[in-house]
Amino acid sequence: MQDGMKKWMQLPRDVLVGHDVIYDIKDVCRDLKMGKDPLIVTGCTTKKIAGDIVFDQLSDCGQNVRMVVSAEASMDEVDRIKAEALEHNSSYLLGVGSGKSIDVAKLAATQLDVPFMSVPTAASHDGIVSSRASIRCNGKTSSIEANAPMAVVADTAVISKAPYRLLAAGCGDIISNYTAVRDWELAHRLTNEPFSEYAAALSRMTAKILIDSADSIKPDLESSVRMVVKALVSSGVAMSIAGSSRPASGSEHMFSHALDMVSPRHALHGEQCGVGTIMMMYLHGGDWKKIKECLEVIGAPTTAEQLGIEDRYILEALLVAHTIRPERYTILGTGLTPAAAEKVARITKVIS
Ligand SMILES: NC(=O)C1=CN([C@@H]2O[C@H](COP(=O)(O)OP(=O)(O)OC[C@H]3O[C@@H](n4cnc5c(N)ncnc54)[C@H](OP(=O)(O)O)[C@@H]3O)[C@@H](O)[C@H]2O)C=CC1
Ligand SMILES: O=C(CO)COP(=O)(O)O
Ligand SMILES: [Zn+2]
Repeated sequence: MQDGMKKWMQLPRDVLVGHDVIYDIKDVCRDLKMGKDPLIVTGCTTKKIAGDIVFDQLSDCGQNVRMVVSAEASMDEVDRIKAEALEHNSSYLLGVGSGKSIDVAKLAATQLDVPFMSVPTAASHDGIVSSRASIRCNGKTSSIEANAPMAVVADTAVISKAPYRLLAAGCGDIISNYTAVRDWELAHRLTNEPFSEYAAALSRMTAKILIDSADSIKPDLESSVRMVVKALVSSGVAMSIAGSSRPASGSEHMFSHALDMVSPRHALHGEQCGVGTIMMMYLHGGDWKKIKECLEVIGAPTTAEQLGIEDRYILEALLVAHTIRPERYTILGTGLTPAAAEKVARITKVIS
């Protein structure tokens, strides 16, 4: 089915955003009749930060809880999680942690056709709500359709203690909606790709709200976390409405995925997408300087050096970005020439 042609949309039933909401998880599971004997998927670091809390919460109400630590968002991990869930006869799964843990649990739950709950420990990307899972398979990251979480429990007390870098990355992922929507509009005009005004407006508004309040995004401020989490939720909802990641993933994401392929070193997803947005907004003839300035105010990377990635990989990624999703038309068209890639990276000061 073409992007933007989904017959129905899946949205979470409950979205809790607030201080200490992690301690309401057992009530949410009961109210939503999630079943029993859950499997928690968490990360090495996030297990201690939140996985253990969720484990105790659900064990205390008589559930036979199992927890596994997942280190990567790969199809092998998804298969491992599914095997664990089947062996344990888990009636629902929880992803507790960052994007990798949430995506692996989300896709495993979808394939097992059991409910899934998203419990993010960082506001670093909009996958906390979306009906997409970005999973590596045969060396390539693909965006796979999944069931949206039945519930999202975003504890702002936990998330505000996460490294600020993760919050700044989440802002980059939201700001990237600007070029994603421009690419979608372009594809609609040039190829008649189905387009949802509603999903596009929600996605664009989410980015605008964040850009207009960039100077209030500060470290250790729970109000900053609340703002970014709500923006990530809206962005994820826009993807669910569209039935694809189109409203939140365009040429800037293709650049980021290409970077993941060509560069031996990676920055965070949202950081790479933010830098990609600067360059793609230049190609769109938009106000790329405003994007760059906003990311600088927030404290997100705006150059290859700040990403910790060599200039040559930025150029390499620009040259192959259009091949990441050939079916998704963007401003990259049939690809940049080497001279055009060099020009956009230098003019926007992404490379020096
Ligand atoms: N499905 C979707 O719609 C989307 C999916 N994604 C995917 O999400 C992933 C990126 O997620 P992202 O979160 O940026 O990066 P990672 O999943 O790589 O997590 C970054 C690191 O942050 C750590 N961390 C998370 N929370 C805390 C905390 N509170 N305190 C200390 N450390 C913490 C994690 O620990 P630990 O090692 O314990 O996990 C991990 O080591 C990518 O795989 C991307 O493809 C991105 C956007 C949308
Ligand atoms: O990162 C995403 C939206 O922010 C998901 O997009 P992809 O479909 O490119 O994985
Ligand atoms: Zn993203």
